[in-house]
Amino acid sequence: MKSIQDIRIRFVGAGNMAASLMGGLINKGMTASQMTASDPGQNQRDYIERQFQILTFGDNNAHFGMPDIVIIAVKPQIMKQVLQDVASSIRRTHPLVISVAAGITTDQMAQWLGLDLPIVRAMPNTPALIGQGAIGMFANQLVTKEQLLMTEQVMDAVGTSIWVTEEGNIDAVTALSGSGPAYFFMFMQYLQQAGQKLGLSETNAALLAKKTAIGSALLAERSPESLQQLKDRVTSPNGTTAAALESFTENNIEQVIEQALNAANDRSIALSKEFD
Ligand SMILES: NC(=O)C1=CN([C@@H]2O[C@H](COP(=O)(O)OP(=O)(O)OC[C@H]3O[C@@H](n4cnc5c(N)ncnc54)[C@H](OP(=O)(O)O)[C@@H]3O)[C@@H](O)[C@H]2O)C=CC1
Ligand SMILES: O=C(O)[C@@H]1CCC=N1
Repeated sequence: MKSIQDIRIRFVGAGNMAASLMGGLINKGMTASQMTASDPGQNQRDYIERQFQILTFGDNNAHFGMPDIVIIAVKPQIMKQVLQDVASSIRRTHPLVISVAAGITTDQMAQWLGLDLPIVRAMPNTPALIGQGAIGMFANQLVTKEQLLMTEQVMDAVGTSIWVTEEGNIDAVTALSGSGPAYFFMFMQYLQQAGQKLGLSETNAALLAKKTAIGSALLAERSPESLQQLKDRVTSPNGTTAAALESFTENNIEQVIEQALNAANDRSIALSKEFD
C-alpha cells in the first residue's frame, strides 16, 4: 500500500475545502511536491503557493502529471462543466477521483467524465481547517481496497472519517456534519445575544458562549457517559438548567432540529437533480 509520502494528488478547485486538506496533509508529512492544484482565481492560486508552496495552474489540465488521486473541490453548480473539462486528463491517467461537492452523485460524475471510474464522495466540514473535521465517505464499486485506505489517510489528515455503504447516506451526513458547524455557530451566536440582553458585555458573552461550546464538546468526546447522562449532570432538580430545558421543550426544539436536518437532507437530494 502507498504511504502518505508516496501519494500524488491533484486538486481541481483550490478554495476553502481544498486548502484545509492541503494544510492537513502537509502537517501529516506530505510534501508540497506531491501535490498540484488548479483554480481560475489568481489571488487564490497566489495564496496556495505562498501558504503551502504547492504549484498551481489556471488551466485544469495543465501539468496534470500522473496523480493517484484527483480531488474535485468546486461548487456543485459547476461540477458538470469542471468534470467535462478535466475528463480527458482523467481518462488518460485513471486516478481515484474524490469529490467533496454536496449533492452530486458518483453516477453523475462517471457520466460527466464519460468513464466508469473509482469514485469516492467525501463530505467534510469546515473544522477540517484546523484538523478537527468530521467526514463521511462513500466509495463506488470500482474503488479498490488500496484506494479505500489511501482515501482514509487523506481524510484522516484533517479530522475523523467514517464510511457509509449506501450513497444516499451522504445526504444525511451532509445534513448532520457537513452543514452542522453552521448550526453550532448559530446556537453560540444566539447564546451570546441572549447573554448580552441579560446584561453581559459583548466580549464576555461571546467568550462564555464559545468556551461553553468548546468545553461541552470536549467533555462529550472524553467522557464515557452518554449525552443524556452528561445533560442530566448539569440539571439540578427544580434548578436553572431545568427551567431552560423546559422552555426549549415547550418550544419543540427536538422537532425544530429534526425539521432543519430534513430540509438540508432534501436540499442535498435536490442538488443532484438540479444539475443533471
Ligand atoms: N464550505 C463547506 O462547509 C463545505 C463545502 N463542501 C463542498 O466543497 C466544495 C467546495 O466548497 P468550498 O471550498 O467551500 O468553496 P470555495 O468557493 O472556497 O472553493 C471552490 C474553488 O473552486 C474554484 N473554481 C471555480 N471555477 C473553477 C473551475 N472551472 N475549475 C477549477 N476551480 C474552479 C473557485 O474559484 P472562484 O472563487 O474564483 O470561483 C474556488 O476557489 C463545494 O462543492 C461544497 O459543496 C463540502 C463540505 C463542507
Ligand atoms: O451548504 C452547503 O451546501 C455546503 C455543503 C455542506 C456545507 N456547506
